[in-house]
Amino acid sequence: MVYDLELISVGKTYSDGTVAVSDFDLKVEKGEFVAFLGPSGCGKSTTLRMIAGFEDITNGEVMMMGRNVTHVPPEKRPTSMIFQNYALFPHMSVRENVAFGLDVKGTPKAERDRKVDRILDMFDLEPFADRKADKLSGGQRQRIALARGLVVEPEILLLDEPLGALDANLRRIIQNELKLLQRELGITFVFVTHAQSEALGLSDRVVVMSNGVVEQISPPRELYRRPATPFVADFIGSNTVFEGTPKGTAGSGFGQIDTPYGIMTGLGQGNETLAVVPAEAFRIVPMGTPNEILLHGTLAERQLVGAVGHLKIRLPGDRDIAVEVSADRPEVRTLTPGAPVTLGVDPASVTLIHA
Ligand SMILES: Nc1ncnc2c1ncn2[C@@H]1O[C@H](COP(=O)(O)OP(=O)(O)OP(=O)(O)O)[C@@H](O)[C@H]1O
Repeated sequence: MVYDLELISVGKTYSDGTVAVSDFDLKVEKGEFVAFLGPSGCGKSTTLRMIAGFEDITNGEVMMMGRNVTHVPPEKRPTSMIFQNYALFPHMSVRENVAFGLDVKGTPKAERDRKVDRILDMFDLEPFADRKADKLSGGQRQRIALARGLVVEPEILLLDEPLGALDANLRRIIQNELKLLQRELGITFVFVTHAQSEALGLSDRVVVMSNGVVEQISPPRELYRRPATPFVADFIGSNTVFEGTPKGTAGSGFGQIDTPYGIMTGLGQGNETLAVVPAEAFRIVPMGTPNEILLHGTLAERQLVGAVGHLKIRLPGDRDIAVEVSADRPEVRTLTPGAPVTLGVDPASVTLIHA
């Protein structure tokens, strides 16, 4: 299979010795929307710049449509990059800004004008075509940046926190537009963000990074349901991680570990030492069903936010865990602080991972 983009063991060490990215492997199919998500400094932008060709790579290879582009300059790659600050030329008109990439490529004038007109129309930018770029609003500037990135008809659009400068409202609107646009054009998008909701809401797959290393590459739902590492379990959603000793397999894809709170069964081999339980996997039960994991504690805090009840349950040893339940249930409404609570967990929603 030929991928639109393939990173093979890509790494970057800056000249001052900073290891920004190590052994990054990724395969992206045509038309996929992939987000790089992780805390500041984890190497997202460095990776994106290596894909664009703005940054030399220290080791590994970058392939695009089956071609090795590791040493190909940015303007000869089938990519276009959109930066957080949009990098527009303030003294140039909107039209000149959008035409810039085509001019760099030496596109003949008639073809250039045709393409620019079409894209200005698509982004409703025609009324501002002759205005200087610095005389426009944030949302309009963001559209120019997108138009400028797309006018060169890239196979792969690289976006480095393109919505970071927008206020929350506009951000939401443009997120929707971006998703629609990507579907419509069928272009591969690689998107860098440190906003979790953005990565999880927009992309087909998310690459979670920490300290220059890929922690997990999964569809958004999978990151919630099956975190693969302690970092992801901590970073995505709201999970409780129980530590224990391996107890071996429990058959059909399940394993068990022995924790201070009893035996935990979950998806795994049984050679792991951590059991991850999402906050919404807990139920409040009178006594539980035979297969359920049962935990006994007391209610420490309760907060009802709309339809969701956020509970803090205190387990023996003063361990507080986060539990999310439906706020409508009578047993949630009647609980008072200090009341004993029994939690039930279905092993199918528990994931065993290595420390
Ligand atoms: N030119 C450079 N020289 C040396 N170190 C650098 C350089 N650029 C980035 N770094 C370092 O490389 C690491 C990764 O940086 P990078 O900008 O890729 O992270 P990031 O995940 O995009 O962060 P942010 O979300 O803050 O933009 C950081 O430790 C950073 O300090």
